[in-house]
Amino acid sequence: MMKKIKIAFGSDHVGLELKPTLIEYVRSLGYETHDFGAYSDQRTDYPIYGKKVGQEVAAGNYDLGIIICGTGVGISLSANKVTGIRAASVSEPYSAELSRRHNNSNILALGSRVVGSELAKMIVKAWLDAEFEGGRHQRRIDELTAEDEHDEQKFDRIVHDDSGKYSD
Ligand SMILES: O=C[C@H](O)[C@H](O)[C@H](O)COP(=O)(O)O
Repeated sequence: MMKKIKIAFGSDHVGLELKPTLIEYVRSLGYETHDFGAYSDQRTDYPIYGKKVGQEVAAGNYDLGIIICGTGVGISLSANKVTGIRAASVSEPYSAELSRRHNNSNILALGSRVVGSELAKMIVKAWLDAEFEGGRHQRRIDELTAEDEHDEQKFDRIVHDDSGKYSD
């Protein structure tokens, strides 16, 4: 039997409006989920949940993450501070799909004050169905990783390595 892909969910109080619908939807598609909060609509701070989901995904405890706040911006900023995280804050399916095919995003961030539940489901489906294409895009991911590691030499090495550059 194929191992189920595990998705970590997180939101602040605003994102909570959209989160249960998306969890149910993602489960109906056959994914395993866990909700890292918030669990009540009491006002709270999005970095708590962006950081937590980022850490869980970066540690490999979850394959992917979906995080939600009012705009998707604040919670994505927080997740992106975790080493190894590439969180994409998007509000339509095209960017969601490309964020995986080209940027290998491992977290999707949505704004519950920006998108309705049906559009959010389309965005999530487009994101989950897409696969990283590698090739020339891997080089950019390696540059991002070097930035993430504050490794200037590694960054410059990749930038100046012309062997097979854009040959795909
Ligand atoms: O990027 C930030 C998010 O959109 C938050 O959900 C938002 O700032 C929360 O606002 P408030 O505390 O006014 O509900």
